[in-house]
Amino acid sequence: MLEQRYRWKNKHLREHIDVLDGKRPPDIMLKDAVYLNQVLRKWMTANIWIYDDRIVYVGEKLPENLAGCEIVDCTGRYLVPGYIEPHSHPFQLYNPLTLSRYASNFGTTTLINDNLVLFLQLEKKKAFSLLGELRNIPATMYWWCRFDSQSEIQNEELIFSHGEVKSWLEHDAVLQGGELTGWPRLLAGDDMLLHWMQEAKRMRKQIEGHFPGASEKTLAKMMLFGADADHEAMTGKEVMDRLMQGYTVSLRHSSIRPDLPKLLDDIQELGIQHFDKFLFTTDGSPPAFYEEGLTDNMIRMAIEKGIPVIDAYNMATINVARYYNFEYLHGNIATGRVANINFLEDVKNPTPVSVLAKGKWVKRDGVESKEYAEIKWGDYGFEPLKLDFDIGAGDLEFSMPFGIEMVNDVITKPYSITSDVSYDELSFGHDECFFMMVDAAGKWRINTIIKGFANKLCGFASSYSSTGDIILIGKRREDIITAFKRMKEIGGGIVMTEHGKVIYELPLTMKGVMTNEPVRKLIGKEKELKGLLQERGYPFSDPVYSLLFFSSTHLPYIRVTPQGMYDVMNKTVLFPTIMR
Ligand SMILES: Nc1ncnc2[nH]cnc12
Repeated sequence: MLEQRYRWKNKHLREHIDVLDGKRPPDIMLKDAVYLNQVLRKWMTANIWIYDDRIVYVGEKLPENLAGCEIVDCTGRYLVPGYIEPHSHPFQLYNPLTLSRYASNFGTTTLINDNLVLFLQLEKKKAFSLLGELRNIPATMYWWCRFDSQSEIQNEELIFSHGEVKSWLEHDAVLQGGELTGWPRLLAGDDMLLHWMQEAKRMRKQIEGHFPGASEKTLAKMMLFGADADHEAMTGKEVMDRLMQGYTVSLRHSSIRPDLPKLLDDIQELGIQHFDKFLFTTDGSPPAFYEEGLTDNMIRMAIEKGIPVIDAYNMATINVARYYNFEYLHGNIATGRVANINFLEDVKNPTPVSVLAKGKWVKRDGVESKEYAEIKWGDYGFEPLKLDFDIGAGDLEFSMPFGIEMVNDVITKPYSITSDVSYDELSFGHDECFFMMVDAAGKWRINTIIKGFANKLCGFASSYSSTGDIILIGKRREDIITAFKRMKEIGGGIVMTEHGKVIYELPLTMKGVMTNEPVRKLIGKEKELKGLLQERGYPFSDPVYSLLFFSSTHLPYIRVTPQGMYDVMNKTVLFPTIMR
């Protein structure tokens, strides 16, 4: 159990010394291991001793005391440090535990995680004890501290109060502030936001940007305010702009922005040959995007695109560790580091055959181990949703003059509603559907029409959204009500209905936003959801992100938020929510 403040207690440190003195055996000895030494930038051979969760020696020596030590013959294997995901959103249907378990299997054994869902859904005490429990799993979990909700929620200033943000920032497991989705507020003079950034810097923590499409001048201003990195570059030029303004750049490959191949081509065309300021991120992609792997896949793409092999590994390991100032713990194989080691069959195949995480085998010769404990999510407040209200015909009134039109998976713009939406059922001949967002506590609702989401979708309900409120969509009022009812019965989740029948359901029993089902199982469920929606006219590829971002004001142009319909560019509520 790792409950103490220091990474290792004095007692543990003395035990580590005892191993070197032969007074204790190591637990594992990796014999004649060919490993990546990133300081010397070469593959070297050494014996690596592991005691408990730590590498206690790397070199030519053999332990004097081998009683009960597991000696691993490393012939034919290449050892690299466990990969680090520097920008994870661990709540895209999966939860932090199921994601980390799945990721570890692909060699990503350290994740730096968004706290948004914990911040919005849990009281601080529960959230912090969850962070404590997550220290005991084989993967290493660090966190960020958001400064805004990336929506227009009610009482935001009470939720993101100075006291709350400060205690998150001060938490030992929190390594950075951000991501800065609220940066326009900073430019507009928000000194509270600036104060939190200053506090983060005072604590030697990093600030992650969120600057899609930002001009050189904006990037420069944000750097002056204190931002350190950004993961939003979509072209080589944007990468270069960030480097020139002093940023560390996370190259992103995610479901909505699968940009890595292009970014790698572009940066090489621009003549960039030094990669120390680059990291990789999959930016919280939904389960199916991870079917073939996570960070390992990004390393593979980099190697295939001609990035020097060692640099490709460095971008997923030591570069991240240096950026977050934890090189003494992670991102390299050396004495004193946490024993996170990936065993490869071939240096050009980054997907490991075996994985050690905190000195435990989470994968051995291709087989996933059972090392992961369960978490009693209910103890932390992640229980099934208990909605104590119903939706009736009276809720489904649609009189707004404008609706939201989908431009792509996540961007929406306003449009004038011209069709007659007073019928119980809308025609399948067009792509407009009823759309309602209702407060999870049932107090308010906002009704409009959505264009471009689907043309044959009868009823759909989702408690999965970025604010935890309920989204209802469909052509048939009755089917929308049925979908809501079923979603309520299963304790939250995503439900699709057709002419009175439930044709799809995904229970999300952790407050309606996450499930404890393994990621592998979720991949199938997500594909099924996408397939059913596409058969009903959904023209895009990422329904999970469409749902998540309907209320997210860090994206243009019109969003449906708990304050009402929101015009992002003009920062105004166009139409307030209606009390029920
Ligand atoms: N800003 C964000 N919030 C939540 N999930 C995300 N995935 C990618 N960006 C995200």
